[in-house]
Amino acid sequence: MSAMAVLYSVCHFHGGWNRRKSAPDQGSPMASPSTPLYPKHSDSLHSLSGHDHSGVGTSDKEPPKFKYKMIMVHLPFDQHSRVEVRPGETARDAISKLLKKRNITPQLCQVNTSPDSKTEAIDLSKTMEEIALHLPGNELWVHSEYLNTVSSIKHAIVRRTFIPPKSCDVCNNPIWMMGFRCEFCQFKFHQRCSSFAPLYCDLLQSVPKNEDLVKQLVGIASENDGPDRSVAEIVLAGLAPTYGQSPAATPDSSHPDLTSIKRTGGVKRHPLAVSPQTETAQLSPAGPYPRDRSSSAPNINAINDEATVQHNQRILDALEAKRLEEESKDKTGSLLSTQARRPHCYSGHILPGSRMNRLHPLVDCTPLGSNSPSSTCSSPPGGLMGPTLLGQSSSVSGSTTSSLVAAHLHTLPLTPPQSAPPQKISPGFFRNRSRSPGERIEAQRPRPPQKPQHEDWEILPNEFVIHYKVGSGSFGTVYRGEFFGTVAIKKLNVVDPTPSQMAAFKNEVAVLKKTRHLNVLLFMGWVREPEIAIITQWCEGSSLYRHIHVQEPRVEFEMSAVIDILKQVSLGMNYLHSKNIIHRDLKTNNIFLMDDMSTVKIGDFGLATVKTKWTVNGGQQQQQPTGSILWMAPEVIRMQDDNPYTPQSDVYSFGVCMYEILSSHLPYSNINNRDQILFMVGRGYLKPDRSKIRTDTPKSLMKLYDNCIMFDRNERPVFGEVLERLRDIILPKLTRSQSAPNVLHYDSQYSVMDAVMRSQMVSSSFIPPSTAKTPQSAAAAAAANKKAYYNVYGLI
Ligand SMILES: Nc1ncnc2c1ncn2[C@@H]1O[C@H](COP(=O)(O)OP(=O)(O)OP(=O)(O)O)[C@@H](O)[C@H]1O
Ligand SMILES: [Zn+2]
Ligand SMILES: [Zn+2]
Repeated sequence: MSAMAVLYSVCHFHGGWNRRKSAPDQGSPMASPSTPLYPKHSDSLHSLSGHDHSGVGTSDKEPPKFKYKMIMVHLPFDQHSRVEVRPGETARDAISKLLKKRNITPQLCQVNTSPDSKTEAIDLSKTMEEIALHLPGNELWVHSEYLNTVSSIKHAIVRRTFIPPKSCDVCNNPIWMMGFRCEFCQFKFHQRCSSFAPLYCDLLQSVPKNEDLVKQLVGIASENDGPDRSVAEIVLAGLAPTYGQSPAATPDSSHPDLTSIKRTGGVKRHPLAVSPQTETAQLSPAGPYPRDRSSSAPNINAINDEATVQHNQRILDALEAKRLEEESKDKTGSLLSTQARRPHCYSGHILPGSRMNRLHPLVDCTPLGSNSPSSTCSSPPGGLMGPTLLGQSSSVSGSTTSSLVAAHLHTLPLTPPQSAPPQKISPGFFRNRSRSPGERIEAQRPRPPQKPQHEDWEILPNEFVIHYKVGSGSFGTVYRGEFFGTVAIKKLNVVDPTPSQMAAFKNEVAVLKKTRHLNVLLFMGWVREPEIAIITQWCEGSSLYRHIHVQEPRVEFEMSAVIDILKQVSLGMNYLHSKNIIHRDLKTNNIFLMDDMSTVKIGDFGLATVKTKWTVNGGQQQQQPTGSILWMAPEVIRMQDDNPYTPQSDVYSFGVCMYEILSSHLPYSNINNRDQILFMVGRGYLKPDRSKIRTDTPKSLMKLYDNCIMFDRNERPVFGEVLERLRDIILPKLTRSQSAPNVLHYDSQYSVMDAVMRSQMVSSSFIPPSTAKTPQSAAAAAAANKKAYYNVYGLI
């Protein structure tokens, strides 16, 4: 049974978790004596009774009218407990207490009399006594496919001490003491890096292929509110282009609820809700969600409301970029100072003392440093467990609902749907809160205008600001500007694109927007007017080109730093190729060193349309190689094929970047005739001058370089292999210090900074101050070391 079906079936019930036991059973199906309230599952129940600790044996001492004193309750995630059959207590109250103790949000669950979640759920407004009387065994099962789904795409982060230290999967620096790790996907990171950790577990990768999971997510997104819904929506948003483009995904009016999502911007609010005080169930018996709908295929497109999806995504990206910017400004790396600038509740950070477990991986919104596990931004203290909050809307009290995405969405300053207190909508048999008058007004207030002219990832002219020009290249001019933080705006050299060019361009944008990798510049959107432009994350810091060829004094990287940079480039390129994106213009100008040079970002990728087809002349596509000639593969120079750009042509360009960084020279610097270079390289007569390559280059690295710039593209490695070979170079070469025996463990992408520091330590030029004989020589050694260190960064 899909989560959707579960949710729809639970919607059928009136008795929500928060309805009091006195609420009338207006035709609740479970209340109907004509339908078997409790299907017979005696076999299965009895077969499970071996696990039963129901206390039947003690029932003799209880008043005889209660057949069971205790009922075994099987909970999600293989937990179980017993619930006492207290006179007058509703099943809702009794079971929700159990759930809340385990940080499980009752609203996300249904209770069945069998382990099979497809059997009809029990009516929770009944008392436990009534339930017990009709129960064939003394067991109940709490099911929640919802929880299974959501928790399966979220990390299960636990705090850990890494001994020996492991490198952080975000910043690559070692985690010396405390860090965090996802129990599922093993992603590990510093506390300070937590906001850069991927939002989801690897399972997310399989979502597009898993129709059931997609259905479940659609169900979650359409039936609930709060962060879990946000998680579902954002996951779906990521899938949206694939589904949205499918002809099968056209809106279907037979799914009124889903089409209403479409109309209202993909953020579905429950039409009726009850405040905790008013307690009136207002759903019609049929509910707003016809049950038969559950058998229909989900209409994915309904969730793919362009405006909302883009809106959420843009905000996430903007926030991400903003954080990157903050981090880069924050040279001290102090969590506290970074945090202090963030609005309250803005945090995906994992907090000291936060209660984290599989069900509750991250506590949302807890102010930094708070050790209170239940401290949340929108719940009163203790709200997590407080009886008055039973089933209340607070998403943060929905303890399974924390996520980085949610944390981001909470912080949206000007977007009422997200910044309003999250409203957890009961999926049905759990309570439906009615709105207070104030809430009603809020609910009736129109959503922020959905701009119809907004296309997929389009940013309107009034949404960003251009500050100043940074430079220009062959495809356009780059400006520094503002779009939810500092961004780079690249205006493309194109006038009046034809509709087909526009369509091709938009297709490429659809690909770009899916790129998310630490070593790939974050794409944030595109602009149509007044000129076509691309907006990306801003890179503070210089390009590799500037570091090698422009800055004075000239930087010579330590070999370990060189390898680290090459590895990061390969990681990013391997990722792009895995997404079928050919860079077409890989060169050191498009490789940025950020965050004190510890992170490499590849920019200016993709956009084949811009890079070739828009250089149209009188309707004829110019068959001219694009990109910069020094980095062009011979086959690209020759342009004999229709499309000479392949992953291997990128590998060639990478080889030239290797040359630059290993020789500190541009290739063919002795030839100043462009056409001669094109001619000779295109025919394989000319290669960069190998003698300029530094002498400390390991042989295996030299070999790798040679392979990358092979004339025959079939003889070049792919980036996966490049990466392997780079890893092979580094691991046996570096001396490990006693104190950090395993720093280079984990496929080791340690940072440039770390690598430089380390190689300084082992290089002969480094004089350990402690071994210096006199205080003067110690000071001199320290000064020399400092100089050597800063020299590496070109800081002095
Ligand atoms: N995201 C960014 N953040 C900061 N600076 C950037 C960013 N993107 C580009 N730049 C800078 O803007 C300038 C122009 O970049 P642009 O990409 O247009 O030219 P290019 O890369 O030199 O050449 P081409 O586009 O022909 O490959 C360069 O100095 C580049 O370093
Ligand atoms: Zn880190
Ligand atoms: Zn994970």
